[in-house]
Amino acid sequence: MSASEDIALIGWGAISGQVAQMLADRAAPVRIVAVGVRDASRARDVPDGAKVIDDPDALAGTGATLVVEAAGRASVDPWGSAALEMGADFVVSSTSAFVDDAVLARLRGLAQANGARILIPPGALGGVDALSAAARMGLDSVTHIVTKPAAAWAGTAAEGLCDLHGLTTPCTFFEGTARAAADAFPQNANVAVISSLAGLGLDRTRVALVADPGAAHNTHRIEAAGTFGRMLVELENHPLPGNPKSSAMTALNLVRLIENRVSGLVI
Ligand SMILES: NC(=O)C1=CN([C@@H]2O[C@H](COP(=O)(O)OP(=O)(O)OC[C@H]3O[C@@H](n4cnc5c(N)ncnc54)[C@H](OP(=O)(O)O)[C@@H]3O)[C@@H](O)[C@H]2O)C=CC1
Ligand SMILES: O=C([O-])CC(=O)C(=O)O
Repeated sequence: MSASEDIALIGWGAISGQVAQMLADRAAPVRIVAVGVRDASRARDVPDGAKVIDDPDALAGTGATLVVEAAGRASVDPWGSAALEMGADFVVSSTSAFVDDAVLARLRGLAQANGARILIPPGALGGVDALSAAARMGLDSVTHIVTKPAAAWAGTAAEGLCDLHGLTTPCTFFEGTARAAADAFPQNANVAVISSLAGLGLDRTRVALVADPGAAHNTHRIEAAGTFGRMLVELENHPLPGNPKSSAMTALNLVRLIENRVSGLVI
């Protein structure tokens, strides 16, 4: 356990903003020493004392001991490499990057070589602890259904698969593997990689994606069966005000992870 933690947040959008606000409100013993973005000249209202950087190589000069990504799929490889190479633990939100097995393998190699760790929080999910524990005794099936309001799928490939704006009933526009779901919907289905890595893997976890014109929440329903027994977890998440695609739970799970790093009681 560290008495305090120096954090670099990668991405300065809905999730990072919420995380920074909550850490400040809760007076967590952490400092946000850097914010990593694509274009430093456009970053506004970053936390006091945080350096704005737009080059992963600049991470080394920030002194960050924990690098927390909430930016997007393309950010994971470059920022993750830089973080792990300097021996900082790297927390990944855009887990869709791991549909490419080579990216995960390379980052794992860097983590091992530098005595650092890749940390995958539950993101918008709950029950990942039970799924991961159950997998140790063998799982037979895992199904993950993601249902979001139709508007949350705007600007994604779902637009070509159902009439998002004219829907009157729920439309299941994708059914397939977790790998295919996260690959095609990297802003909305990172969670499919999390339930897969905890459970049956990217090619045996079945995923359905649903646009529901009547929904007010981002809903995640995970059903799993195996030697342990059977589980069913369902969350109805409020979306973040800054991004209807992202559940507030994603930020909450990051705050939990960060606070657990500096607490004598981990829960
Ligand atoms: N694990 C999970 O359960 C979930 C994961 N996510 C992931 O988290 C990501 C962030 O979500 P959210 O905060 O809602 O999104 P936002 O769109 O609100 O914010 C994303 C931020 O990241 C920045 N960004 C994008 N690409 C890069 C990059 N390559 N390098 C540095 N910064 C970058 C954007 O900057 P700009 O565009 O201005 O350059 C923006 O500031 C999502 O894209 C998704 O991948 C989201 C929800 C749940
Ligand atoms: O926030 C959510 O509910 C899930 C999400 O966007 C993702 O997994 O990318």
